[in-house]
Amino acid sequence: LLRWNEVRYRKKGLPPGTMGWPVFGETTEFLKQGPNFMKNQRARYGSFFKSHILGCPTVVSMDPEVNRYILMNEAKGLVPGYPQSMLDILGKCNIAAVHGSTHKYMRGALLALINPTMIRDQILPKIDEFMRSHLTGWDNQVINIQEKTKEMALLSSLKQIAGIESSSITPAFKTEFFKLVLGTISLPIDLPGTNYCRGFQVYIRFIFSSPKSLMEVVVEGPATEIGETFSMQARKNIVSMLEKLIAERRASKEVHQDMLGCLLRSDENKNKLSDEEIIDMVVTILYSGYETVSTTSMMAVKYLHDHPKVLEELRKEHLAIREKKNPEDPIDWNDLKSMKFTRAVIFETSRLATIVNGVLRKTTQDMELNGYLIPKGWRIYVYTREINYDSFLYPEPLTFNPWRWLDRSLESSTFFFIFGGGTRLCPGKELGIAEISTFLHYFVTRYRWEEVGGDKLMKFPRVEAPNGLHLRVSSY
Ligand code: HEM
Repeated sequence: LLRWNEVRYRKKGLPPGTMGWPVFGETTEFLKQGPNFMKNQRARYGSFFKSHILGCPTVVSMDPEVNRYILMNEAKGLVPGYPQSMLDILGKCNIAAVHGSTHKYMRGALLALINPTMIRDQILPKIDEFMRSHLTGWDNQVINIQEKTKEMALLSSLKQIAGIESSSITPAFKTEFFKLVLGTISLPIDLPGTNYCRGFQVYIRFIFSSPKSLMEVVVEGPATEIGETFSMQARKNIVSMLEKLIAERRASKEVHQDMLGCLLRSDENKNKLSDEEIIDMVVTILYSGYETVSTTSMMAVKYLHDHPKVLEELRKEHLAIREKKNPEDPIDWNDLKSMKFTRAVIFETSRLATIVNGVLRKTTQDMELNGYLIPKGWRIYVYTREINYDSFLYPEPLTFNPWRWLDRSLESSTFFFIFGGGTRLCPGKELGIAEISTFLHYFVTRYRWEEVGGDKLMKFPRVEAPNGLHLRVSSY
């Protein structure tokens, strides 16, 4: 059996590497050993090797130069390679599902909503109002900061998009959204042959968030039903809630100063989208900023707790901003721009915790890459994690040292991949930083905290506290 995959994928010119078992390939080893799997394979085969992980023949690239080339050259046939199951849940007009000119106009429409002027004039006041109220009443409480930051990321986005952080549809939306996210991080694998067996198909889901068993056979039954129950139903419910919201907006004469308002006003919007595109855009914004912003915020709190000197410096920056204001005055654009150390804390947190391990691409045609021949349809894992621990770029890479980022050239380094790169460079970078900075502002100026202790943190494949991260909070 072990030879089967090797023979199936034998082709001249492929990079070195092993393909593992039929169907599963080397997924179990990859998920179990985590970053060590990649490092071991690199030690054996170099920074560019083949494997079979997460259901696809894959080339893993850990070479910074090649990674940069891949990200810069989508037009040569290196398009996003996220699993179909994920694209189905996020919608066919989702930004990761579209290429070429469609990607260009969808990205243009998104940038029109979240560019610096929009952040300054429309979004930041909403973020401030949201954080102020979300971070109220935490003193003398034990809170689960993981839950709080997840809720924060979703509700803050909902407020920016449609001003509905606490309306009647919020609880239902929240439930369905969490289901939708769960669907995107599990991967249904179609076992060959099984669908001939009385129309039944076995689906195996890799539950990335399950700390005990990484791989569970979740359901056995007709494929359509499985797809429906797990996460497509959540998508359908979210789509119908958004359709209702759009219909209500159209029926009323009210002018809404939020993202949905901008998307619906065709006259002033040169990037006019169809209703389907608007809905997928909303899902894109909610989904892309959800785990990234919440996990970075949680890990920043964790590192600040463990590094009192950093916390002291951060607090100094925020207290200086507060001193010049009345208690009710919001954070404005100039305040945000002055938060140099906060920005450094956010970058250092993303680097050391590696919130994003890498990005996925796939080849749309046979192509030569790094001297090898990569067949059409293969996935390319642009694995950027190890760059975060490169001691040449980041001396003493395992130390949490935000000061290193005060030299702005580090942020503009050619190998800064925390927010991706090339044509798909994260358009929400500054928005995400604004959200996390405002959260940190209210958190460190209002509260001190200690960990209740005993909570585990998982670093791979996703950064997560399987049982939550509990803090005892008191007022500052
Ligand atoms: C700390 C926060 C964030 C991190 C670390 C982050 C990271 C990333 C990375 C690595 C990519 C590249 C994906 C790829 O090349 O396949 C990306 C793309 C993207 N991000 Fe972010 N992101 C963050 C916040 C946000 C926020 C708040 C939004 C909200 C709008 C957002 C929206 C997007 C979108 C739409 C894309 C796809 C862009 C495209 O395909 O053209 N991100 N992000």
